[in-house]
Amino acid sequence: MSVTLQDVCFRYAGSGVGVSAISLAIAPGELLALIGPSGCGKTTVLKLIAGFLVPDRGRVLLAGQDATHLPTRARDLGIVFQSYALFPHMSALDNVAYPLKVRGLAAALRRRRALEALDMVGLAGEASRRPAALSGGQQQRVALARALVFRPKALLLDEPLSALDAARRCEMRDEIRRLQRAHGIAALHITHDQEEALSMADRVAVMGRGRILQLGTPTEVYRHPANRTVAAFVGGANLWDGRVAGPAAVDTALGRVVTRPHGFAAGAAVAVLVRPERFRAGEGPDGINTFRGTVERDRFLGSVRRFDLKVGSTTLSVETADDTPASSVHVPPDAVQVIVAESDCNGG
Ligand SMILES: Nc1ncnc2c1ncn2[C@@H]1O[C@H](COP(=O)(O)OP(=O)(O)OP(=O)(O)O)[C@@H](O)[C@H]1O
Repeated sequence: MSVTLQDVCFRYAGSGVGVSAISLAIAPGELLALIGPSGCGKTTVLKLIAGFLVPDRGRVLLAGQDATHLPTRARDLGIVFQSYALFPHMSALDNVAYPLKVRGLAAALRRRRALEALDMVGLAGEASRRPAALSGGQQQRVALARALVFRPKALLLDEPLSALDAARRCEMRDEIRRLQRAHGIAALHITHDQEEALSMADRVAVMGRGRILQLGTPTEVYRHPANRTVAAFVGGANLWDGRVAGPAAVDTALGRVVTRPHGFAAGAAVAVLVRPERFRAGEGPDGINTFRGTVERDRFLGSVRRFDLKVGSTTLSVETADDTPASSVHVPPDAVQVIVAESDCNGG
């Protein structure tokens, strides 16, 4: 089932805060990650899809049908929140079987389906345990099984993996993707973890101040951010203000930077973006885009080395695979993007 929002606006009564002009469509089997600074409206969007909130304007469509005023229970959505909200007095099995009970299925069928769902998340052996006797990760798995047991038409996930350690998180990401793809379930996934969003999602929507600032594939959003706010929010970013000096050149506080061809008019105020991993140690050919400075905050992170290079009053954030930090670095022109100077909605 597809999930569509058409120009949805919502304001919390008396606060003036909410979301506006939200349009998005999630296809069956697709996972859309929703990211953005705290308070930008991600959970509000989820609640509008779930039917916990009703839009002031615009429409919510489920499988192409207008569901704007449909009650939550009639929407058939699997929802997993950060707090798993399991019933503490019930076993894992009864927790998972609960949505089937609400839907009036016979006891034997409920039990069979709930066991299948627990098996699906690798917890068939823990069916009789109560939540208190399960680890945080196991509880999240039970919550996921409970959200999937009634074969929901769409899955809404609000920080469902936040309580897990790194290894379990990776496992669960794969698990969610596998289940949701295999069953053709449209999924909305809210996360604070950008790596999780970029690695899991088919597409990513970046929100700021109640609006969608950009919606695209992970590569598009990372490589071609629509504006400075998105660039700064998604991944590490070196951003410098500048003025266009030519079709592939921008003057900045660090001097003239040669860029990929950018299409902005001469003299336009722009921002220059260089991702930390695009720097190379040493001087560039003919000294182009070469920056010399003092190494600060050098950290070895296993697969990469991350350090700051203080160049005049600007600090560059650099990531390399080298064994030692470099006091001079360069960036190839094709790794330098030019983007709109300012966004009209700066974060949340
Ligand atoms: N019930 C409410 N009444 C009034 N304002 C609210 C209510 N719930 C949320 N808000 C406000 O609406 C805005 C969006 O909140 P929302 O929970 O959607 O943000 P979020 O992006 O999910 O944040 P976080 O990442 O911190 O969970 C915030 O400014 C928040 O303070």
